[in-house]
Amino acid sequence: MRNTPGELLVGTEGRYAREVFHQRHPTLVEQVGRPYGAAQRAALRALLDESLTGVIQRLPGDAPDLADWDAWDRGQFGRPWADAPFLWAESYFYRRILDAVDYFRPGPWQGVDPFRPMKEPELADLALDRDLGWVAALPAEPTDAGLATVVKAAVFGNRADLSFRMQEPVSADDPAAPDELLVDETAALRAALGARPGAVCVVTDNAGRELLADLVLVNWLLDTGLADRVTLHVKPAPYYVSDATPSDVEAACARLGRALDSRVAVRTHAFWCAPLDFRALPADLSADLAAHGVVVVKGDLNYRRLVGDRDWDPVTPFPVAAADLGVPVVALRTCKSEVVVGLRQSIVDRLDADEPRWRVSGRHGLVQVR
Ligand SMILES: O=P(O)(O)OC[C@H]1O[C@](O)(CO)[C@@H](O)[C@@H]1O
Repeated sequence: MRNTPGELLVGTEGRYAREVFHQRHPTLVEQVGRPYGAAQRAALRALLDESLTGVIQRLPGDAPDLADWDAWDRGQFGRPWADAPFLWAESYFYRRILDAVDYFRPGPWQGVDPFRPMKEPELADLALDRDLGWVAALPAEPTDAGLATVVKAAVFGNRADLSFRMQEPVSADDPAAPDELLVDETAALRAALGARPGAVCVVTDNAGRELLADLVLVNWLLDTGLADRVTLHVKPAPYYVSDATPSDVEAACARLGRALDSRVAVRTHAFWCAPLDFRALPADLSADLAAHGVVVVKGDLNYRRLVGDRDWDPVTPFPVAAADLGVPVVALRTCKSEVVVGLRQSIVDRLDADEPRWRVSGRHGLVQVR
């Protein structure tokens, strides 16, 4: 029996979590604050200072989700941010951004997505039509080649994450960036989809280009009869900059020029913005996911939540680390944080030697099945 490694912490010198808090968050806070008034900008700056040098403050008494966060606290309130688990602290930081910009408070900013100015240009990009040219050429039959194409697009759509672009120079359209799948278990996904069309759940990640690629995957599974219904789970509120919310799904469908298929249900759950991993899934959400034949888990953050945001040895088998959802689960992810499992030692050795930032650069993808 392997020992479960420790959780990654915010303040560890030389580790990615610290870089996110100390380098990425200051840029993010500055950018988010631009359209707001002095009060919101001051609250954002105070949040940044607190997160860099202070202790974690509880949500204000009027927060609508105070009870949720008190339940998710796990002893973090009142402790230094630096000592908190990275997953917990990063999630709470995004929740506190919403507080700083009065997202939940009656007034002019209530319900206004603070990341909207960063999300909008992606769908407005005229190059998108050209970039989606391949969709028209997808096979009408459920071929392995067709599945490989839509799966790979969904994986590398994840590279187009806005929060990530603030830090890493790689962009989705950088022709120099290779699309390298470090693990490709698309054949196991095909097997999990089974011989008869079944229900597929997609736990989505980012809006914009990534969500477009996810919708292409979903439409193709339905069109070819590999699925007979699909549930898209999205975030209930703005989160991690570009994470998809219900209104982002509407915008993506409009951009694709294709209404959502009647066999697609869009759902959300408070737990998707919780600071906990999939082993803490509440019973109702767990039952919802398990009612599908396959659960597709998109993106880096969901990967961290699926395997646990821990200092895993990268050769740990994926089924050992990934939470048991009671049904086959497929992770589609580009590597944008230090957590990775299921790799061959030879691959780890090559990447360690050739690319010091391979774990976080977003250049490498995974298709892993449990
Ligand atoms: O949008 P994704 O793929 O979940 O990526 C989000 C990732 O970006 C970061 O917030 C910063 O790189 C990671 O901590 C996080 O896991």
